[in-house]
Amino acid sequence: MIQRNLDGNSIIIRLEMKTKTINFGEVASAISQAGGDIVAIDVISTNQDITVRDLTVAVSHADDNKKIVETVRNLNGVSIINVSDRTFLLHLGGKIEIAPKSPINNREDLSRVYTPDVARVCNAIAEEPQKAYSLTIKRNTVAVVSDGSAVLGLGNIGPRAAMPVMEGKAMLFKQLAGVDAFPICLETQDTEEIIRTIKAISPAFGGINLEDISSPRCFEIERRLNEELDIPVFHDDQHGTAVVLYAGLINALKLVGKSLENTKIVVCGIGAAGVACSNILLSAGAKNLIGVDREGALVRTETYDNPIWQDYAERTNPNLQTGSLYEVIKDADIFIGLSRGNLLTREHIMTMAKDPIVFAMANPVPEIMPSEVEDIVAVMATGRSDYPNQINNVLCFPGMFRAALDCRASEINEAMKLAAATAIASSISDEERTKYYIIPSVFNDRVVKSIRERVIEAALQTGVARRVPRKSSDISG
Ligand SMILES: NC(=O)C1=CN([C@@H]2O[C@H](COP(=O)(O)OP(=O)(O)OC[C@H]3O[C@@H](n4cnc5c(N)ncnc54)[C@H](O)[C@@H]3O)[C@@H](O)[C@H]2O)C=CC1
Ligand SMILES: CC(=O)C(=O)O
Ligand SMILES: [Mg+2]
Repeated sequence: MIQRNLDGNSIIIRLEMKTKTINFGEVASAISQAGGDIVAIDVISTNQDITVRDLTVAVSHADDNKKIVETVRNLNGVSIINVSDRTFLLHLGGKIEIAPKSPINNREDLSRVYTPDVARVCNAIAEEPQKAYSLTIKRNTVAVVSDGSAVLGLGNIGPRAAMPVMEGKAMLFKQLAGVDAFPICLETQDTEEIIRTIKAISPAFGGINLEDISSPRCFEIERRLNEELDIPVFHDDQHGTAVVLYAGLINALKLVGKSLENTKIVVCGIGAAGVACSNILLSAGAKNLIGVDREGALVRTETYDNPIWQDYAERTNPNLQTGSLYEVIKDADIFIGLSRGNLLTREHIMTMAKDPIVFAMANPVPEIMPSEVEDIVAVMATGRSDYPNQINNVLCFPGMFRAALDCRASEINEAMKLAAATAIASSISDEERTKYYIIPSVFNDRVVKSIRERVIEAALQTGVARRVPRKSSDISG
């Protein structure tokens, strides 16, 4: 097992050494002087003159990576073939695969799973389309669809570059909730074409998880698909994020003894996630909520080209505050960041009200790093896995779709979202709750079960469930 340093950084350098020109000790000492620590050596090939080795080098600071590679590159008798790291290696060839559920060992198996016998199954579904749920992958499969236009906080990096995120979401669906999810990245950012394409592929799926589609197109795409399809369509960046944010806030507010109604809340980044997070807080009772985007606070006295912002401004900012983020954050009790990294400094946080709650949720780099303000905030959360209090939609989407698939919900409605938020928040008991533990871990196996139970109950009560499932999940991971 390769050792990792505190910041988790290690690189693997594949190099070719001319053994008559340089010996391995010289290479090791150069790497050590440049700040690297060789923790594993694999000999890939060797002959009298040349040896090819993989060196796994632990690096204390990510900034040293380049220096180490340059140092090795400049050594006489050494050429670098490739530089990789464990993250890239994990992505080689993609992160998921499709596997058959039963082997095809002989002609009899072949004629059952494929032609001719498969025809009887096809005809049964043609006669009764609902049988697709029992006789195909539809009942347990979700499409994770992106157009690559707002990938994490990386922006419009396109559908190919979006694939690693969608594959990651698919892994999480399967591992956490037994849901088979398929990543689909579309080579179009045209609203109508996206809607048409998703409708066209929908027969194979029991649900659609929209991911990383930029605002405002994401709102129209989700609304239309929900109207036009009979399977649930859920824009994860909106509703998954909102559910988890609200769950975290329920617990954070208990810690500081404040109520949603009496707090000043600043939401930065009024895009997909920012709008949905604001909406869930408004429906839970928030009154003094101010949205801020690039041009400053959204206020109803202004006119916006973006109708979503116009509508947002009408419903928020009751005291008509204007100005930049740095102005409106003064005296705020809660900061919610869903914009981009490194927008705030310690000085800005110091202008907030007593016991500030800071949820800096931009990915991969939050609006402010916890290390900068840990000592002056009451509660700090980010979207990242490497800090306490990870407020990330991964806590919601596996359990939400597990529930929606099991009860064959026609949609995912507000009652189901609030039920999921309550399930997440209440998986931390009063005794367990601390400033570093307001939200359960992704690996807490009570979370998916609890979301499933409460969401199914809400779906049944609101009449969107088309089936009463058994007590525990029908389909195990
Ligand atoms: N922790 C979590 O679970 C989640 C985190 N996010 C993060 O939230 C961020 C936004 O995601 P989406 O809403 O999907 O993207 P989006 O593209 O729909 O919205 C981003 C918004 O931020 C605004 N913005 C950009 N720079 C800004 C600045 N300097 N000041 C104020 N506003 C600024 C943009 O104008 C836009 O309105 C991303 O970093 C994403 O990774 C999104 C979803 C879930
Ligand atoms: C977590 C997530 O979905 C995002 O950052 O876009
Ligand atoms: Mg996302």
